[in-house]
Amino acid sequence: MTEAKQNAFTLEVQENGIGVITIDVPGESMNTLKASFADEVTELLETIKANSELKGLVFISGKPTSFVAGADIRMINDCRTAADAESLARQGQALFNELESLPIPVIAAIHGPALGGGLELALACHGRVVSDSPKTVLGLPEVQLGLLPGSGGTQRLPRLVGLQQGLTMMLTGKQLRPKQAYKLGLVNEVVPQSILLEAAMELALKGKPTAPKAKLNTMGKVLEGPLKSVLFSKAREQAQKKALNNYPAIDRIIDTVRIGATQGFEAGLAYEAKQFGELAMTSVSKQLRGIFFATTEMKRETGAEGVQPALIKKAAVLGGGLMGGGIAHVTINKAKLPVRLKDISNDGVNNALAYHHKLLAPRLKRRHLTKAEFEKQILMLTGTLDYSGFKDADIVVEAVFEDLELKQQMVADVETHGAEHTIFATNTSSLPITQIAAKAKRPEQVIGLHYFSPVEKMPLAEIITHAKTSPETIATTVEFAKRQGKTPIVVADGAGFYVNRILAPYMNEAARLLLAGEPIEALDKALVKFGFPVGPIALLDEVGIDVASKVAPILSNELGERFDAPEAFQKLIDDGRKGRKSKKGFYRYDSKAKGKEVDTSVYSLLGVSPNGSMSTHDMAERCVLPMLNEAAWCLQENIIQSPRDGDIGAIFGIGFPPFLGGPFRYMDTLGIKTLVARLESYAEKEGSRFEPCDLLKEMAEKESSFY
Ligand SMILES: NC(=O)c1ccc[n+]([C@@H]2O[C@H](COP(=O)([O-])OP(=O)(O)OC[C@H]3O[C@@H](n4cnc5c(N)ncnc54)[C@H](O)[C@@H]3O)[C@@H](O)[C@H]2O)c1
Repeated sequence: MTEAKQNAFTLEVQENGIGVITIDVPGESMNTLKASFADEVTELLETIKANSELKGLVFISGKPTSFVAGADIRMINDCRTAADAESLARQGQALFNELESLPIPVIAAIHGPALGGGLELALACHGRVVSDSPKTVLGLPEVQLGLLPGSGGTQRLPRLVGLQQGLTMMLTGKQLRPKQAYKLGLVNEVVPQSILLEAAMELALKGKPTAPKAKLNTMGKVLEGPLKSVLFSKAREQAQKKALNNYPAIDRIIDTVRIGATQGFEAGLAYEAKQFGELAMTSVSKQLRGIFFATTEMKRETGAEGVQPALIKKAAVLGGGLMGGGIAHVTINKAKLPVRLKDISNDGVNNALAYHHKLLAPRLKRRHLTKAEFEKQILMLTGTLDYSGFKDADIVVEAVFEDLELKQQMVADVETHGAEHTIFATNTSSLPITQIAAKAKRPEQVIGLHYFSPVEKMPLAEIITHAKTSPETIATTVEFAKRQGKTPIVVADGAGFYVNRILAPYMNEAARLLLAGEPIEALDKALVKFGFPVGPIALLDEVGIDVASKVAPILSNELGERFDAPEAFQKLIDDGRKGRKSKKGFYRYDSKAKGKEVDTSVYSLLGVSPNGSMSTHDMAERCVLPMLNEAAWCLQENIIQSPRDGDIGAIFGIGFPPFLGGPFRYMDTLGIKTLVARLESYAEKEGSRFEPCDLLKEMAEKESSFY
């Protein structure tokens, strides 16, 4: 007997005459829309049209935590041509048009994320009722994948919430919470989840709802008035200022909305589908989708195949400084685990408590947290000057000063005061984990867990194993980092691990260019134009010139002279210039500085006159090539396990331009042969630090690629 095919949509007519359509995509934890549902939905719509008794329809999800998380992105990857993708969009549009044109009221009852295609489905309904749960979010995040909403979203959203809000949502991909969505007029009602279905049915029984805030007319009015061109050009200017023309979807979204607004809904839809098709074929969208798949895949991995993580019920943190405070906060706020924090001074403990409070307070103010939850989370962090409360900690994250002996002492202390099973995870940024674990009684429970500053914002965690780290320790630490909201990559022990190791040659090269007379603003601009969120010199100020100069010799001792940092930088340290934290660096941080202003005294201190004339392209190339080469070195030496991990690490750890897909995808785009030739030509002119690694040379010869 063959099993009956399970449907994603089931219709059940209630006694009150409302048809409830439950969306429950078989075999998936979240609902995503697929082209293969088209026949099923068409059939469903026929049944509905044939039933004259039906008084209304309600769409609700059968999944406990999501309405519809979006369209299944794999569909787009299956499209070979822009025409394929355009017809995919056309198909979605046609179905949603048909839904919208039903004579009976159609209401979406939303609990959990309604994103992308999920929100487009809800927009095609006549009304939307959402649960007041923090899990409920609404948005059109297609821009983050280099796309635009292709199933009518570009046309329906601005008609509902107004041009400006609609454009902002689509250009930023911003997700709205229930109350924000209500304020904008995107949803008709916000109700407790327990009465979601009832409320939606009640709304349907009242007849087709009109748009909640009657914003429908504003679009027409604005477009007739003198504001029209200002609005569109302003939106374009603002969005592109941020994206520096690196994201083609931005312009297309604005054009599509404009066409719909000036030439009508149908023309808007046709243009939307065409743009969707073209964008789907761009390299930017392909790269961004690649990152999306990589992170989805990584969410499922445990870090140690076949090994289950141990349950963590309580965490402890050593050191309440900049990093310790942030680590304690995310452990409580994201992972929902209580934290015991030890410092050697009351100041240290108080600093962490204050930091945790400072990050929670705005969440209370904006009502993302109830008063009770806020108080609970405040109480979940307790401080100590001794090891009391460490006995039942399942994991201890160490973030004390960067000093090998001190860290070894911390391992010994935790072995004495913790439990037999307590994992010791060190947040060192430069010390080899092997050395920190050298005197451990239980080295298998010592591991690196490297966060990036500020911890509550930066999405990456590097998990560093040494030869003796056990698979259970790896799996448990990976799970712990995921619970803190991080994307972990597991890397091998070695100076600089992965992220700082590829960052160093890039920063060193920028420093060399500065010493050769290239102006600081020009250098930073060149790399921002390339796609980094900040330029290398501004980054040096953020990281701390003192910190960078401490790490530099460790790297060159371990990895060789290609890591030698320019000696002239010692002059900056001697001058007390540490960067932003000392309010003295390459840029000015005094109150008189207007915006981002270079502190020109730095030039005389370094003995250079800023008169360089290198092109933006050449400056960027000279800084980026050593980073790419170093990423390849890391793969060659098995510091990272795959190009995928290397790409995600660079994008999430240092903001490598996501639209280029990460260093490895970018190397593939350049072509390994071309890359090797460029590196060799620089090696000839500038020195052996540009010499391509063996892996790249072999790949160039075989004409192979990373993906
Ligand atoms: N700052 C960064 O951007 C960054 C990024 C990644 C990793 N790290 C690493 O994280 C660690 C901490 O860095 P930070 O910037 O938070 O330093 P920090 O100086 O701000 O804080 C260190 C804290 O450790 C406390 N401490 C010192 N000895 C202690 C002991 N015996 N027991 C308990 N507490 C003790 C200090 O009192 C201080 O509060 C270092 O290993 C650093 O290399 C820093």
